[in-house]
Amino acid sequence: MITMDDIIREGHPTLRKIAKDVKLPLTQELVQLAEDMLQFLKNSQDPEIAEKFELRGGVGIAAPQVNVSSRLLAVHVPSSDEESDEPEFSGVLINPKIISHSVQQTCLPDGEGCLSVDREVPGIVPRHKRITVEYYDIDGIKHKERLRGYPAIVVQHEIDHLNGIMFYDRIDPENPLALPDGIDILG
Ligand SMILES: CNC(=O)c1cccc(C)c1Nc1nc(N2CCN(c3ccccc3Cl)CC2)nc(N2CSC[C@H]2C(=O)NC)n1
Ligand code: NI
Repeated sequence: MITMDDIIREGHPTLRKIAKDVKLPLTQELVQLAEDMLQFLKNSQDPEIAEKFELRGGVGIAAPQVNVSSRLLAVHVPSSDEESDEPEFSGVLINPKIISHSVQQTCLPDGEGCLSVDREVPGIVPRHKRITVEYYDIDGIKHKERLRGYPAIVVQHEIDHLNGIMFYDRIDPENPLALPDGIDILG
């Protein structure tokens, strides 16, 4: 299983590399990695497992964060409705590509965190409010998904990792808490 010991932290060169496209069909090794990444997110959101294995909560993780410079990421965004057990968006995205996006921007009101960043970096991280992302799943099936809101923010944060971009690269250094004109804060 993936634990925090497997997650590289800022300063590690792999976090600043451009990850390489994944060759399909996936090798058994990459299938296992993809499954382990998704399981890590689920484990990190389970109070007992997270406490037992000292996991930090996450809703997204990219392969470079476990020192694998390949274009593969996992997201597991729980439903905003506590009642439902169905996640809002969950899965493994292989060779993801944002093929279109809204002009309208959005952001998390309290900023973003990252499993590879062991410090609070306050500031607004402007993201596209809506994206259309093309990707392959673990079975090599091509998908074209329109995402908005929190899932869209998470997928953009994780795709940034495939391009060596950290969330704080997108914070305005002059005025970190300033809301860019027309931004629609995620509520
Ligand atoms: C500096 N202020 C902040 O960080 C920040 C501050 C307040 C609110 C938010 C919402 C913030 N922001 C933020 N909170 C999260 N989580 C909230 C806790 N949660 C979680 C934790 C434990 C169990 C289950 C779960 Cl569900 C896991 C996810 N995740 C991300 N990001 C940025 S996009 C990728 C995603 C990620 O997985 N990061 C590790 N940002
Ligand atoms: Ni991150």
